[in-house]
Amino acid sequence: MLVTGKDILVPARAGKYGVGAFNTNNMEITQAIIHTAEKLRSPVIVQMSEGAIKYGGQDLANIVIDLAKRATVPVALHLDHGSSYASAMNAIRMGFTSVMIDASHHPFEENVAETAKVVEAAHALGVSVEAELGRLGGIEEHIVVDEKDAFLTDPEEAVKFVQDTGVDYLAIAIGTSHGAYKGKGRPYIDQARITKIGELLSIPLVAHGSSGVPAEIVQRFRDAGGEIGDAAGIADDDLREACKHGIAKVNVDTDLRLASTVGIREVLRDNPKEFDPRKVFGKARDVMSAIVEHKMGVLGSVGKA
Ligand SMILES: O=C(CO)COP(=O)(O)O
Ligand SMILES: O=C[C@H](O)COP(=O)(O)O
Ligand SMILES: [Zn+2]
Ligand SMILES: [Zn+2]
Repeated sequence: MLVTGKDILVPARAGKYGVGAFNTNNMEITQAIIHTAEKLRSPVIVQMSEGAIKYGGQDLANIVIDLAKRATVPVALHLDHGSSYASAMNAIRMGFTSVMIDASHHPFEENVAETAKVVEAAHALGVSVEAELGRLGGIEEHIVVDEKDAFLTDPEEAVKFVQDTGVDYLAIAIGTSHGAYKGKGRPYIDQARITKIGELLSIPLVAHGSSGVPAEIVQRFRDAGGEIGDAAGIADDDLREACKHGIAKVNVDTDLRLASTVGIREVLRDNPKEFDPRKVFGKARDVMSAIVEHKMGVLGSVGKA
């Protein structure tokens, strides 16, 4: 069933488990996400960025909405990193049940004003809202506290932000970053900061940049002719820990991009005569489904639907 983000995330926060919010850009990605959620009886969030809307538009949104409505588990369609009030309203018109307004690059008061405006309109339409406070970006474990505080989310500020905006769930900067290069070795996430914010705020917290960039997928990518440098993601244990302390929405895009490309590369490498797109994209879908299954296991959402 198609539900709001809040319907999925409030129980997750209360139950101390995480729900994957996977980015989609086509039918196969959407199927991998929603069909795996059904297989595992897990709630799930499917999200489209503004780039995904530009690429797939209402056609893609309708695929997600149709699969969600027919699904036997709760599914929300969420706008990832909405950049303006107009963008959030456009997504709501398209049928999204959850929107992110990301004004985190603006000064605090402007972030509050922009977010509050979206919250007021979205709530009137029964749509839930995510906002972001702090700057995403990899940080090294040895970095001094003052430097961390310069861009990671300040707990007291987070409390004021939620009070002033009425936002439903909050993305916090905890040292993660987008993409396949999150830092050398084991990328750092600031568990103490999550715990502190989780103690002060009872709403669901959101972790962006949470792909695991599994070594096995990176190796398969290389073995099938792909080129990638020192890729590294967020360790499974770090996500498990974060979900115990307030993280309820866990954003994953890079892992599905890698998995999809691995599937395509392997089919074409191993079957030079193949040109049936169902063989190519079908394999991509299978590799992505395995990633979604793994992530749902790590986050603890299996069986929660
Ligand atoms: O945060 C994300 C989307 O908003 C995706 O993060 P990854 O690049 O780690 O997959
Ligand atoms: O956070 C960003 C997501 O990975 C979406 O990326 P995109 O804007 O390239 O679709
Ligand atoms: Zn993000
Ligand atoms: Zn703990």
